[in-house]
Amino acid sequence: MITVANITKSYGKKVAVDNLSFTVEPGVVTGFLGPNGAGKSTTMRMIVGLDRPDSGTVTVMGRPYADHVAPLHQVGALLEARAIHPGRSAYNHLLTLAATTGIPRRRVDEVLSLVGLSSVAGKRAGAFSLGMGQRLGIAAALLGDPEVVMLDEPVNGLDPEGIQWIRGLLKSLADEGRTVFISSHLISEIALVAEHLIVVGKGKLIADTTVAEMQRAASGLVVKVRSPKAAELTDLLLDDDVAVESGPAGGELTITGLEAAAIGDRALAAGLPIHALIPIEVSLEQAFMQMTHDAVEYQQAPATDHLEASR
Ligand SMILES: Nc1ncnc2c1ncn2[C@@H]1O[C@H](COP(=O)(O)OP(=O)(O)OP(=O)(O)O)[C@@H](O)[C@H]1O
Repeated sequence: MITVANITKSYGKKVAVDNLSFTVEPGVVTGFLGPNGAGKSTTMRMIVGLDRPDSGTVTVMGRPYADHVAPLHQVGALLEARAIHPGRSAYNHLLTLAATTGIPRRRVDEVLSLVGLSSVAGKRAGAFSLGMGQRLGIAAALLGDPEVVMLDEPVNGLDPEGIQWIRGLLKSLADEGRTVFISSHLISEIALVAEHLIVVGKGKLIADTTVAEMQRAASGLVVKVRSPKAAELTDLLLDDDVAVESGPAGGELTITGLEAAAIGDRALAAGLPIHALIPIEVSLEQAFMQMTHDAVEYQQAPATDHLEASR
């Protein structure tokens, strides 16, 4: 388990992590999601003691990382996939890590096989593709057979087969009761491999949820409605949590914040006729963008603004 409690970290005037709290539980793969610059890597560095929070505490399996006697057996982390000596073979890279931390040589063979690099173990790591580099980084993270596995952007650069592979690997590590924490700035990536989600933006917690719940919340709460009594229906449904937008055709509304069944029930109770009720699918991508819109560091002007400007 990882417990992050009220951590704040600034670099000069820049607040990278802002009073952030969450726990990562064992037994499920937890995704750490947020736009670029949201503070994910900074938080991960603080979890393994590579950076120190200005305030707040971080513990791994109940203790600060530095207090563990054999930290590699507690936490295996991939924070910078390319932090590998390019001239060294994959095997020697792992052997050096193992030798300096008292891990037996046979474990090097085991992890190489686990990540599918046995046949290229003698090749220079510098000649590895991005995907192979990711696998080698993951092998290093798993060397100590750790209770907690933490990987920064592990899916980055993997092809679909690689993504499938990492999904199976992370799932099996979680099924063994380990804590698995992986970051990404792409919801599409994380939804493929994680079950639980910690969503951050501008260093703050935005959501602590599951992929299924996010999908559920995203879908079903936008409904297209047709009614000859659209104006009355608008008056009936509009409130602080429900938005109603009139469509181009008369009698057509887009209602956000209520499920189709609730709209139908309330219209019936008020005696208002409904001719169509159509739930609109909202993708996870759209849900994530809505959720993090205010937290994106470098807002991009909509494409239409450029067109306006160049006219
Ligand atoms: N060593 C540092 N010195 C100065 N600013 C930093 C440092 N490390 C991070 N930052 C700033 O803190 C903020 C959070 O950065 P961080 O790398 O933690 O975000 P991230 O969510 O991991 O982003 P990405 O998805 O782009 O990797 C950013 O604005 C970044 O520029």
